[in-house]
Amino acid sequence: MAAALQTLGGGIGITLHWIAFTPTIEQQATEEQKKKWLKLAQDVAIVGAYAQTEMGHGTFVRGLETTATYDPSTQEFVINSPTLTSTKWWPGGLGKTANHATVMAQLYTRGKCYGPHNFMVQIRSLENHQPCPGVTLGDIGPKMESNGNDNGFARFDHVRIPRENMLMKFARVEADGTYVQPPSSKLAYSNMVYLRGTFVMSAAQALASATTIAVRYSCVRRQSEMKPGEPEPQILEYQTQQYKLFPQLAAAYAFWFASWFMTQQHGSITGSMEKGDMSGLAELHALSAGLKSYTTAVTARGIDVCRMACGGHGYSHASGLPALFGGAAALCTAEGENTVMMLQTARYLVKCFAQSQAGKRLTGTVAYLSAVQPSPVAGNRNMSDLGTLVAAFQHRAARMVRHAAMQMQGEMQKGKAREDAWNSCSVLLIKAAEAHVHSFVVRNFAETVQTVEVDESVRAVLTSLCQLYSLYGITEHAGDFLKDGYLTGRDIDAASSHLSAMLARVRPDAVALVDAFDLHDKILRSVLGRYDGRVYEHLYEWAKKSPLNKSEVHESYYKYLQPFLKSNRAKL
Ligand SMILES: CCCCCCCC/C=C\CCCCCCCCCCCC(=O)SCCNC(=O)CCNC(=O)[C@H](O)C(C)(C)COP(=O)(O)OP(=O)(O)OC[C@H]1O[C@@H](n2cnc3c(N)ncnc32)[C@H](O)[C@@H]1OP(=O)(O)O
Ligand SMILES: Cc1cc2nc3c(=O)[nH]c(=O)nc-3n(C[C@H](O)[C@H](O)[C@H](O)COP(=O)(O)OP(=O)(O)OC[C@H]3O[C@@H](n4cnc5c(N)ncnc54)[C@H](O)[C@@H]3O)c2cc1C
Repeated sequence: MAAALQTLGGGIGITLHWIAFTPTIEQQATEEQKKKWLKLAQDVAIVGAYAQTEMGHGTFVRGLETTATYDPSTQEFVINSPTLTSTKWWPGGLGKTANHATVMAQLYTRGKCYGPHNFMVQIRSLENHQPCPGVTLGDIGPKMESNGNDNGFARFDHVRIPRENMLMKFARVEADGTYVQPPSSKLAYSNMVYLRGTFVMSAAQALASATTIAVRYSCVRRQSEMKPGEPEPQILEYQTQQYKLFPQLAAAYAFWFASWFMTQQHGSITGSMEKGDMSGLAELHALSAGLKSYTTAVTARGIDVCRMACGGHGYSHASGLPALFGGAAALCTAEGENTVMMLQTARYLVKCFAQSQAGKRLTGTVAYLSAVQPSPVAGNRNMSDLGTLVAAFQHRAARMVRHAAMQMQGEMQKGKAREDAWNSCSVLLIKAAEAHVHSFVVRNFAETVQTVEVDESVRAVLTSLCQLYSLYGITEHAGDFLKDGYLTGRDIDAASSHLSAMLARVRPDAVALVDAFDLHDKILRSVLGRYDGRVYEHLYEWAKKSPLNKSEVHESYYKYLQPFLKSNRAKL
C-alpha cells in the first residue's frame, strides 16, 4: 500500500516523504519521538517534506535564516521566517502535498544561537488540508522536469511548536532552555549523507534505463548502407554507436556496484556511530559526497549521449530519454550541488594527504594515497590486465591529490590565508577529487567482478565490461596518465586498441546486459525501449494520442493562421 503511494501523480508526489522526511525521523528522532511519528510516516497517516533549503540559501546550511527560538515560559519553540530569503524554497511536497515537515532552523535558546537543527512542524490540517495558522504555503512553479511533483515554498509567522518537536536524538534543549551538545555538530546533517548515498543507486538506475532504451532501439533501428547494395544494418553495428553506448552501459554496472559498497559502508559506519564511535563519519561524508557528485554528473551526460544516439526519436518524449535526462540533471543539483560536494571530498583528501606526509598510514578508500610511489616506473604495461588498469587510476589520483595539496601549501607559503589558497587551487582540487572517486569506482568494479558469485561465463562478460570502462576512462583522460610518464604514448595506443576490441567483444552480449537490469516497460516508459521491440507501431499509436491530434483542424487555425493567411492573400 505504502509503496503504491510512492508518487500520487497529478501535481502531487510523496517521493520526498519516503527518501528524506521518513529517514530523518529514523535517524534524528529519539525513541520516544519515533513512537509518536515514525509509524504514522511509514503508514502514510501523515505526509512529510524535508524543509531545509531556503530562497536565499541551499549550499551554505550554516547560513540558513529560519529561526527556532526557545520560550522557556511555555516550553515551546517559535518557528519564524524573518526575511523573504528565509522562505523555505524547493522542498519536495512542501507546497501542496505534505501536512508535516522537518524544518531545518537556527536554534536559539537563552539568547545564543547553536546553529541548524531539525524541528517537526505540522503545516496543514489533518481534517481539511488547509495551512495551519501562521503557515503560508505554495508551489514554486514549473521546473525543467518532474512537474508531477510539487516543489514548494513555506513561510512561518511565529509558529509555536512544543519543545518535544525538536528532533533530539543528538542535541537536546532541556525544559529550562539548557542546550546539550551532540557528539558532533554534523550529526544534524546525517540525513544528507544517507540521501547522497542513495543517489548513487538512482544514478545507476537512470543510466541503466537510458542504456536499455538506447541499446534495444539500436538493434531495432536500421539505417544507411555499411556496404553498397547490402541491407541497412542495425545502427548498433556502427563502431561509433558502440563507442557512445557501451561505456555508458559499463558505467551503469560500475555505479550499481559502487552503490552496493556505499550502502554497506553507510550501514557499517552508522552502526558504529550508534555505539558512539564517530571515527568513520568523515570518510562516510567524503565518500558519499564524492560518489554522489561523480555518478550523477556522468549519468546526466551519459543519458544525453544515449538520447543523441537515438536520433530524432530520441528527442521525442516517446523515448523516455528527455524525462530521464531532466531527472538526472536534478540529481546533480539536489542534495548538495555537485561542485560543492566534490570540494567536500577534496577537503578530506587534502587532510589525508597531510596526515600521510606526517607519517600516518592511511586506511579505507584513501589507503592508496600513502602506498603509491611518486616516481613512476614507465614500461610496457599490459593494458588489458585489470590490476594494471586499477594501479594506473590510483597513480593518477595520488599524483593529482599531491599536486593540488602541494600547490595549496605553496600558496600559503607565499603568505596567502588558507581560505584564499584553497579558493585559488579549487579547480585543481576538484579535478583531484574527481580522479580519486574515478579510481575508487574502477577499483570497486574490478574487485566486484573478481569476487561476485556468478557463473564463469558471466564473470567473463563482466570482466570485459570492467576493462571497457577502465580503458575508456584512460583514453578520455590520457593527459592525466601521460603527465609524469607513468603511462607512455605506446600504453595509450595499446589502451585504444584494447578498447576497440572490447567494443566488439561486448556487442554480442549488449542486449543481454541491458535485459539483466530487468526494467519493466512500465518503469522504462519508453516506446523505443520496449521489451518486444515493436517500436514503429507503438510510436504511431503514441503520436496519435498527442493532444494536438484531438481535432483535425486545430482551433489555433481559426484564431491565428486563417486571418493571417487571408490578410496576406489580400495583399497579392
Ligand atoms: C528503476 C528506474 C528508475 C530510474 C531512476 C531515475 C532517477 C533520476 C530520474 C528522476 C529523478 C528525479 C528526482 C529529482 C530529485 C528528487 C530528490 C531530491 C531530494 C533533494 C533533497 C534536498 O536537496 S535536501 C537539501 C540538501 N542540501 C544540501 O545538501 C546542502 C549542501 N551543503 C552542505 O552540506 C554544507 O553546507 C557543506 C558541507 C557544503 C558545508 O558545510 P559547513 O560549512 O558546515 O562545513 P565545512 O565545509 O566548513 O566543513 C566543516 C566540517 O564538517 C564536515 N562536514 C560537512 N558536512 C558534513 C556531513 N554532512 N557529515 C559529516 N561531516 C560533514 C566537513 O567534512 C568538515 O570537517 P573537517 O574535519 O573540519 O574537515
Ligand atoms: C529537483 C529538486 C528537488 C529538491 N528537493 C529539496 C528538498 O526536498 N528539500 C530541500 O531542503 N531542498 C531541496 N532542493 C534544493 C537543493 O538542495 C538545493 O538546490 C541545493 O542544495 C543547491 O543549493 P542552491 O540551489 O541554493 O544553490 P547555491 O547554493 O546558491 O549554489 C549555486 C552555485 O554556486 C556555486 N557554489 C555555491 N557554494 C559554493 C562553494 N562553497 N564553493 C564553490 N561553488 C559554490 C555552485 O556551483 C552552485 O551551483 C531541491 C532541488 C531540486 C533541484
